[in-house]
Amino acid sequence: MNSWPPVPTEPPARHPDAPAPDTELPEHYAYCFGCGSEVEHGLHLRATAGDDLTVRSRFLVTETHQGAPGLAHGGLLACAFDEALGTAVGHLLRRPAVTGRLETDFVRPVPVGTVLHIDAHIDGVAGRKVYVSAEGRMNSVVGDIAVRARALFVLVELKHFIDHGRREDLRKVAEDPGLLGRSVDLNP
Ligand SMILES: CCCCCCCCCCCC(=O)SCCNC(=O)CCNC(=O)[C@H](O)C(C)(C)COP(=O)(O)OP(=O)(O)OC[C@H]1O[C@@H](n2cnc3c(N)ncnc32)[C@H](O)[C@@H]1OP(=O)(O)O
Repeated sequence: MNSWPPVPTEPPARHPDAPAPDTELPEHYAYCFGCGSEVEHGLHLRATAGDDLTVRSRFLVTETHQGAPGLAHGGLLACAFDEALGTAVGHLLRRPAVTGRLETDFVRPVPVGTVLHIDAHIDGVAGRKVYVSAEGRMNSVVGDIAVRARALFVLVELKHFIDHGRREDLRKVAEDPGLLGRSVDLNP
């Protein structure tokens, strides 16, 4: 394994207003494929703030998430980790960020019906670059590791989403801010 983080980093600081450990975290956007309640066959990840720089997520693999018969699709597992890692960055640092790079190691097949317990932790910060990693365990927080992931998130301004998002979806959110898990002013 290459060294991680791959560049010298500062120790990250948990934001003073980050949710307290054991707080159940809200979905961040109702139409998010990773966590949104409005996406019928989405992943519906649920997350809880952990101690220090950690967030614990749960993902139930259903039959709509199959790749091979009865087994989770690897791309959807990567999506679950993207969500879990992004949730850790967003809630613990309380800064908007996007995935720049995501790598996954699929260690064991994940059958339909499995609950993956994904432990994400922020490992280091270098300027706008935030290095995060996670392990996904089967059916229990001490279960066998099925997937490992590492990612680089890049901190961005809110303007990033306003400049690049589709107009009609931004308009929907401006009209119904409740679609976002916590209030974000899209029209500053
Ligand atoms: C409560 C809320 C909950 C919120 C919960 C949220 C959960 C969301 C989970 C889903 C998250 C997603 O899927 S986000 C969607 C997928 N991702 C995206 O759409 C991102 C698309 N890419 C971009 O928009 C852009 O490439 C950026 C923003 C990543 C970077 O562009 P930029 O702003 O111009 O910055 P740039 O100078 O290029 O990069 C900044 C630094 O990062 C490095 N860098 C950038 N990309 C890479 C890379 N792939 N590999 C290595 N390094 C990279 C650069 O070398 C540079 O290092 P140095 O020179 O500083 O050393």
